[in-house]
Amino acid sequence: MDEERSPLRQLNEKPTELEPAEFMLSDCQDEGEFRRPLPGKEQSAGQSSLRQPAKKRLLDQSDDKAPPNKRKMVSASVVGFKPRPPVMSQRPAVNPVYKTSAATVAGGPSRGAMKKPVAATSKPESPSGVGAASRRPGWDLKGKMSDMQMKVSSYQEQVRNTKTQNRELREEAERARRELESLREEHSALLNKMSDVQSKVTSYQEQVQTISQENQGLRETGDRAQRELEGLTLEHSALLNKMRSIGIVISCSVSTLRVLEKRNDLDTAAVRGAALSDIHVCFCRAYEMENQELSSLKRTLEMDLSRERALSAQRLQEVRELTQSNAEQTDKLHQGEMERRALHNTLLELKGNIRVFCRVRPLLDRGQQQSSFEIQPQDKTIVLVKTEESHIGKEKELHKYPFKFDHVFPPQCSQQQVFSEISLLVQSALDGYNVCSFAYGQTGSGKTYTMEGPDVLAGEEMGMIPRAVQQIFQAACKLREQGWEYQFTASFLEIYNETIRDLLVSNKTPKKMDYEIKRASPTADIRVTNLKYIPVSSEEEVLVLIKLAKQNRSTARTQVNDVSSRSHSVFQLRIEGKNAARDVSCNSILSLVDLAGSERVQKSQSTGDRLKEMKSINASLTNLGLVFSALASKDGFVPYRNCKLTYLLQDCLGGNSKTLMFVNISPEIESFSESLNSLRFASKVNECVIGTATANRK
Ligand SMILES: Nc1ncnc2c1ncn2[C@@H]1O[C@H](COP(=O)(O)OP(=O)(O)OP(=O)(O)O)[C@@H](O)[C@H]1O
Repeated sequence: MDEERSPLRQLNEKPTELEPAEFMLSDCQDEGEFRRPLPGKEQSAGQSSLRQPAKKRLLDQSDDKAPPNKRKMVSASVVGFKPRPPVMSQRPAVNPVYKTSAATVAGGPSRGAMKKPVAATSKPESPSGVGAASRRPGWDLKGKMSDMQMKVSSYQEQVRNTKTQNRELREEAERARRELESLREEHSALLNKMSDVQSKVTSYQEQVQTISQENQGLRETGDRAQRELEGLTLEHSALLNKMRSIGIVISCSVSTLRVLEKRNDLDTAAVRGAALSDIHVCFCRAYEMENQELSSLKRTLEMDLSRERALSAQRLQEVRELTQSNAEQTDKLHQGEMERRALHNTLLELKGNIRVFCRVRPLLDRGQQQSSFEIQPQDKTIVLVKTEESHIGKEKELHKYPFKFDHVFPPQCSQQQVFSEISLLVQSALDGYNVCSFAYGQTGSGKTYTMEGPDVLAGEEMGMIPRAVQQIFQAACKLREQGWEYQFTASFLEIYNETIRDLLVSNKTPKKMDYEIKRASPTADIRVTNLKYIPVSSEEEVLVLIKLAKQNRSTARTQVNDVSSRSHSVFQLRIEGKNAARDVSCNSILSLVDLAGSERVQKSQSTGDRLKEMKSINASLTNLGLVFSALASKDGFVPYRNCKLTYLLQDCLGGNSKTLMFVNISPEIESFSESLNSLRFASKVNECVIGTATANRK
């Protein structure tokens, strides 16, 4: 476009270039006008000088008297360059004739044809003999005459030259004017052409737009036609099928006709033709009916479609409403869950944050004599009864030792019945509270049976640990629907003779490890260095670990119990819950402890290593009692550090936890005094009020 415009611009610019030339040419014209009289002037001057020798003479005479400047003027007028005064005042361009001519040369270098500087710039040469004329004596009139004639002829020559030049300039000016005119015409033609081109471009653009719109319309029409074609193709194929079936009917009819023909029932061709014509009419009717059916089917389909569309819009609206209601319900559910947690906690607090359950084992050997005790599960009481000789030794006295706990389970109670009473506590662990459950009792009283069960994976007899794990994973799965995500880490250790052993490390490759109970920071939970903390994500994974721990647990033959656990085993499940949508999180530790059997040294008749084991066990159990006493009496100092067991469990035995103690009782008569001791210990623990637990929530 710029390229197209550039010549136009040139054309626009040309006149400005031409202006000076135009001005110059007009000057030349004027010049011509000015010049025209010039030869005449000169001629007249010449003539006057020719005609007035007498006057010249007078002037020559007065020359001597005039001042020097006047003399100069006179001499100038002699050579004929001085114009007549009136002409000077009106036309100051006798001299400008030369100046303008000189300017013409300077101003029009491109117009070589206009250059005629010789005549314009060269001053008229003084005719030869002028100098001689001044030397001529006054009387030499003939000589002077001849000088004058020479001068006149020279001037005439000059006039001729000037005329020629003037004519040439005029021609040049005419040519330039014509050129200018043609350029102007060209310019205006180009402008017209430009505007034509522009209007054409605009019209092309409009055409392109119209065509593209038409194209779009055609495309849509094409699509519509394509769809219609597809519909028609389908209809066509349906009609073809119909035709085929009708054809079959016709062929059947024809063959029937043939049969009839054979039977001579139809004698003439006319009758045959009529029959065929009937068939044709039938066919047409059938076709018409089919067509009508198809049309009504189409109408029905269209109605169905619009109904479906309306239904779909309605469904969409319902989905929107349901989504909104779902969000509201989720909110309510979350609020409900938080309320449930609060109520659950209140309930447990009302029951007491440290609770004691008593469980009496059934008699293992029916031949053994059972000690006398009365159990009232409703009253949550157990009364040990013993007939003893009176102090004076005359008559036997009946001694009753009543104990009241949070629950008393008689021997026939199943594992499930026991667990149903602790499941609330397990739920608390998921809600962010530290929970600790431990079994206390003499050797063989059923602690391990209660906590683990005879076989970890035995359905009905599964102990509290696998059941708690099962409940936790099931509850975590349900809470996932409310946006809770849980992470679990399991650890299993035993404290044997005040030494920690990792039960999740196979005993076959014993490796001496230093296990130290530590709190990494004042706000961190208590952990054991070098102990295996294994992330678990399912109940099955945990059961495998419990089984491994069971195998690894130290067992030793004692006189009281064939397979007696001589160590405290501590299973811990660390629970971290997060509800990212609600920006809530909680963490807690579920500790399930199977304590080593308590027994009196004298009765067990242990010696050597067994005696050492027993002393260690009893020391730690005594310390456990001391911790509870300190907690019950709200002492500022609680002696957690006295033994590894209490030091390890300090987070689960303090104010910020929920504690459950099983006191297991052996029913045999010979276990009476041990049972009494255990019940007394448990009774003391039951008296403890360890304050209000707070959830570890953020
Ligand atoms: N409630 C019960 N029902 C049936 N059998 C039981 C019950 N409680 C315990 N037993 C059985 O009693 C025996 C001893 O139980 P268990 O080993 O659990 O005692 P313990 O207190 O753990 O002994 P230790 O302190 O020596 O480890 C086991 O054979 C166990 O199966």
